[in-house]
Amino acid sequence: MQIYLVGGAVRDKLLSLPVKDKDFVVVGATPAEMLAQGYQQVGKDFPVFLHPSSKQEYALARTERKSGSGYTGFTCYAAPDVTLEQDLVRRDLTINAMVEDMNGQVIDPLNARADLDNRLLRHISESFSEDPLRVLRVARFAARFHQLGFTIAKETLTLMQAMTQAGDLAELTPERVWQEVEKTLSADNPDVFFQVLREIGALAVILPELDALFNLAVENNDTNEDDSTSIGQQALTQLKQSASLSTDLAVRFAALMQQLDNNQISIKALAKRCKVPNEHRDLALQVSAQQENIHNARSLTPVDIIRLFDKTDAWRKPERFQQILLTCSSSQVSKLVDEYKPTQYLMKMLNAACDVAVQPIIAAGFRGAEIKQQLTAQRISTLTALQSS
Ligand SMILES: Nc1ccn([C@@H]2O[C@H](COP(=O)(O)OP(=O)(O)OP(=O)(O)O)[C@@H](O)[C@H]2O)c(=O)n1
Ligand SMILES: [Mg+2]
Repeated sequence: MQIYLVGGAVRDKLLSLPVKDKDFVVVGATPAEMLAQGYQQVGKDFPVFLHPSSKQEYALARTERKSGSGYTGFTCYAAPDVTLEQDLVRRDLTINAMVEDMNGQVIDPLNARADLDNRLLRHISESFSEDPLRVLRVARFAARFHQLGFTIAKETLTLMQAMTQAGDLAELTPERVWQEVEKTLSADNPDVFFQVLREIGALAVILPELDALFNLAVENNDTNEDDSTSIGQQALTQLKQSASLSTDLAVRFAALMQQLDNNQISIKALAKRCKVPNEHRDLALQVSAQQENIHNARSLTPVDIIRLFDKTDAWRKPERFQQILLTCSSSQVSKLVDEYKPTQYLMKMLNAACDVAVQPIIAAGFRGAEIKQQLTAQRISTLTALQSS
């Protein structure tokens, strides 16, 4: 049997990027031989094995034909006579179809190197359309490699659009969609993913809540009719900005959700359907509820400010409150994070309010609900003094 490193690891190495996970393809072996060497079989449908010690994935070379609809509608043929090239042509993009042998020699039967050098995301063959997840993958790679100058080949974009129009994306479970979205959120230019999906009509299928924002014009800008002045476009600009401010995925997600409706129905619906982690969802809901107050922090009364801290539980969760501020600051598109005035201001207010000690209140004889009342009263007078100083 011959073993080759394949896919992302080879691609990323050639791009001088750090290699995270390694996938291997095995040619000329049977499952029985793999098991005899101590590999553990993982996939039921696909002959994929884990290495006995490294636990990396080793897949037998295979050909795949779609035999029906859905994730499981595949006929998979894996046998020792499947060649390396046959395995490579059933993959998604040319740049993902190079291998490296055990001596570190790159083998490139599909001449993918040219596309890599030309920074082109191009599908290998019509079998691309056998897996609709690939539409999202290509958009994700476009986001991840945007900085390097990668673009999507015209014919690939056309195919992605055709798959979308044919309704193929309906096969994707919300969980698989979210996995791609989450991976995308950690890219340097996550906005590119949503832009690509918008262009081919796929955003309306996978995240209709977000897509709807592209039909809403930004206020005071009703003379323009193109996307560039839509609320959706603004949401993407905020996402881009948040990515330059923070690597925190919850912040990036909340920034993307910031323009969804004020009554939060869309955020909740999207989060529920896609099984978004609670931490991400809750941050998005907090930002959506409080952003107006935060943007206008300077005009809040001490009572308003205390209420803001109560509502966001800033007392017990100061880090989360900072995430909220960071997310709000991403809407100040042209400015630097430390130029977002509400952050400094509200943190100063929070620290001062937190400095009000509860011990003296108890020592003064207050009991039960009176303690909270006194504490709030003293916090309010502290903030009042601070505001007029
Ligand atoms: N829907 C898919 C998923 C994977 N692949 C193939 O399987 C390889 C490994 O898949 P995966 O690890 O998911 O992606 P990578 O390209 O390795 O990218 P990443 O860095 O995100 O792991 C890909 O390179 C590609 O050749 C594919 O053709 N179609
Ligand atoms: Mg990989």
